Amino acid sequence: MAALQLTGVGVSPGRASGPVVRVAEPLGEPSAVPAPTDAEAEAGRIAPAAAAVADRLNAKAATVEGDSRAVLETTAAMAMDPALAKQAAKLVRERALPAPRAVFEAANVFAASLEAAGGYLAERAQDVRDVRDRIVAELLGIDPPGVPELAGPSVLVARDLAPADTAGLDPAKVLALVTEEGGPTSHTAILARSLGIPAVVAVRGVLALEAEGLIVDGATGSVEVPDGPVEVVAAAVQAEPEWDGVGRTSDGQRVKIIANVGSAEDAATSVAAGAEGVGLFRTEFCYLSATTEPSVEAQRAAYAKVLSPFQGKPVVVRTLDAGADKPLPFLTPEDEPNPALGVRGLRIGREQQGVLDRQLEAIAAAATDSGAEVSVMAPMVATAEEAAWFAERVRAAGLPRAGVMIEIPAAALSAKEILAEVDFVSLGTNDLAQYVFAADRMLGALASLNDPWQPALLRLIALVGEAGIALGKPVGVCGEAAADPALGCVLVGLGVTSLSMNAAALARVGSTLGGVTADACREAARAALAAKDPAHAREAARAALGTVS
Ligand SMILES: C=C(OP(=O)(O)O)C(=O)O
Ligand SMILES: [Mg+2]
Repeated sequence: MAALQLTGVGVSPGRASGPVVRVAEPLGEPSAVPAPTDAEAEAGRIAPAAAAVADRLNAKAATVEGDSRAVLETTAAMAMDPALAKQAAKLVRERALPAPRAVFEAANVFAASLEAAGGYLAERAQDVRDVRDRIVAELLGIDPPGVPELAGPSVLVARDLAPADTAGLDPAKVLALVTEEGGPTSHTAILARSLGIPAVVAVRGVLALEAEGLIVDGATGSVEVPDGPVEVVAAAVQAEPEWDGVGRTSDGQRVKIIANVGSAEDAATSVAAGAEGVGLFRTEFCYLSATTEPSVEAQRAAYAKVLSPFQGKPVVVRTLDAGADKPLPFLTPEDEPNPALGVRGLRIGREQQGVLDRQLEAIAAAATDSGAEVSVMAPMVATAEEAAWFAERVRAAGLPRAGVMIEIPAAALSAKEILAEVDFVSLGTNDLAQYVFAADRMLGALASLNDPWQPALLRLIALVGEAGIALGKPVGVCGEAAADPALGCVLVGLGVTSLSMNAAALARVGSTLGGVTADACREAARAALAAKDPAHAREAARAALGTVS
């Protein structure tokens, strides 16, 4: 029995329970006031705090092996760097700064000089900032920010997680993830699904809970505080429906069922799950923590690793989609008031054409190395002119097929003109919903507006489907909408020719589609378009499809 139950939005299925580990909030800048009354004593606090941080990191290093051990030991050595402590102590004495502020400023100077040096050294700048935050937290007597090293299987509770933090989670240790904020199409949710970690977002009140353990259901969105001690239970592996790996309706209309990937691990899992190819390779996921632009050679190697399992199969590589909740430190402008509406996606490529051209060069080389049938597409395209410009860059790089994402309402409304410029389009329903409803996809409070069953969103998708049929060109969906089996059938009824999703959803979507006719899909689409709200759209579509769950 549950002593207390909260409900959020389930974004990654699976039921698990275990002890809670809380992720500390970002620190922010420590204050430069008040000046210490005894500067010498204040300066003297710095070296012991750094030593305490290093001791803790070394103790953790002793409990793990391999890469994790090496990373922890290197970080501990950085914390012990006498130059940092010395410089910070100097700032306390000369500028009467409190010790946390002095460490913050001294570390920032070190990080900036590493960045200016470029190459390998620049990549260490982020590590210096990590050490900085740990020493500052030690001096302030609070937990260091970010995901703590987990001693055993745990349920992580956070306000929200950055995509880079989520990507680094170990599914063997993280039983489930619960966040107070976050929407169903946020990148944290997308990454949790791809890692197979049960997750519930937008759980109002979870941060205020004092619970030692939680029972989490990532399908229903329920988060329960158990009555007694919590049992450690990992989510059971879900039984997969039968699917022969070929996407088609029961009467033989072909629809490619393909995968969304962001790493070599995703690629391997997707092949094992029967993906016919890749509909979205999010290249920015390879560089969430990179502080400098990776070289063409480094990009070539990284992309080839993801492409190789798909030799002879179609793969759509998306050029860097930096911005909003996926800032890439080397690309994204820092001071935009409204990053989701800012210079992101292809807009950065237009401002920094060299970065785009070098990425295209690396993709072309990786295509040759891997033997995959590579197409390239651009994110965040608004106009036919942008689509034409991108297609021209792609062809100049010697790549045979260029497409663009339709994720801005203006692009959906110009689908015919855009399709005239490119070989295919792919609907990014996550961003399309966010921009149609003016509802931030990362905000749990607006999750219902970001529901992909919203009839207004479906009506825009219908325009794109019609344009694809009129011009005889492929229209894919690679947003999260494609991973919902019933909605996948509706999308096919709207004229969509491929559905791209996380590996775990492939068999369910493939087998559901294989159980319905193309006519039933069209009927379900008509019913959903005419509905007054998402609940009625879902209900009407399911009724038209018959037995689909
Ligand atoms: C697939 C999409 O791209 P991303 O989720 O990476 O923004 C989308 O917006 O639907
Ligand atoms: Mg998008």
